[in-house]
Amino acid sequence: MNNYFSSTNKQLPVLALIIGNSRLHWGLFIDKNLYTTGDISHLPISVIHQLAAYPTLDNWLTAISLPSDLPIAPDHPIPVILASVVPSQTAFWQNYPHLCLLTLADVPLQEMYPTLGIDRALAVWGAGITWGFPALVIDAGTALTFTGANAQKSLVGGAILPGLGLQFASLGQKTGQLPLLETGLISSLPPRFAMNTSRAIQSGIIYTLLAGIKDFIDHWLLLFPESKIIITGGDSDFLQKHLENQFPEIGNRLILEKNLIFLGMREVVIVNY
Ligand SMILES: Nc1ncnc2c1ncn2[C@@H]1O[C@H](COP(=O)(O)OP(=O)(O)OP(=O)(O)O)[C@@H](O)[C@H]1O
Ligand SMILES: CC(C)(CO)[C@@H](O)C(=O)NCCC(=O)O
Ligand SMILES: [K+]
Repeated sequence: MNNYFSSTNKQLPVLALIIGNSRLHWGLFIDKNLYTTGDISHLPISVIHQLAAYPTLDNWLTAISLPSDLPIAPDHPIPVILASVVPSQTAFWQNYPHLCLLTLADVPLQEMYPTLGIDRALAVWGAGITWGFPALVIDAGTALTFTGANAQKSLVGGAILPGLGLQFASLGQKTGQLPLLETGLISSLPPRFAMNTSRAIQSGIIYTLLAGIKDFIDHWLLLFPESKIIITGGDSDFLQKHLENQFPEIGNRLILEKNLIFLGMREVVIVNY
């Protein structure tokens, strides 16, 4: 790990970046506390090169919309902790000074398989450290993932399927006459047996997804009845709300934590430097 993250720099700000498949999530830590967060499009390579040449707060202020009233000097260099599941994007950051690129080796979870996504490892570690092991994480992002860990802090495994947005996109893009729907525009659940195309697509995708999530949770709870279950990711509010309506006993025990991966990053790097 980079020297910058050693014990001399306790009070300094650190920018945590999570590069997901749809977008970039950033979180600014000041003195080990998550101060502010945001979601933006992946940064263009030209912007990343500029930041690498001048990694100061005022350059970051123009690259991402950080608050302008931060308690940090404008010429202060900003160290970055990066967790990426998009290798082509990771490559753009190689020359950033004070970069800490997280890999599975940084996560103390036992029995990980080598191609496990770093986002999943950080999320389940963050969940277990925050709420206790065993823990099951449901990450409703571009892909929807289940990731479980047991009381021995070992990976139990999980599952990967297309996320809500990707399910709508696949029907909209790979068919001749189905419209491309957006999750954000769905204010209420459709009737299960729908009488128009949009509502029929919504019904098929949403009810199948909710039932599938319930089925995974039920199976997990047979193995680990006392487990905590944490949901995160771009579609987590939507899914939690509707799981609560459809399956109250499951909805009520779900913990919603939008910053789960940042909590994992805090545990593996920030609190230790
Ligand atoms: N402003 C937004 N832009 C893009 N997606 C959004 C937005 N708000 C909510 N979403 C939902 O978030 C989902 C993507 O989740 P998220 O942003 O967590 O993905 P990601 O982190 O890029 O993906 P992953 O980590 O799975 O690679 C989409 O299915 C979409 O419905
Ligand atoms: C599954 C995603 C896309 C979720 O972001 C990511 O964690 C990833 O690319 N994982 C690698 C494969 C795996 O986790 O088994
Ligand atoms: K994700």
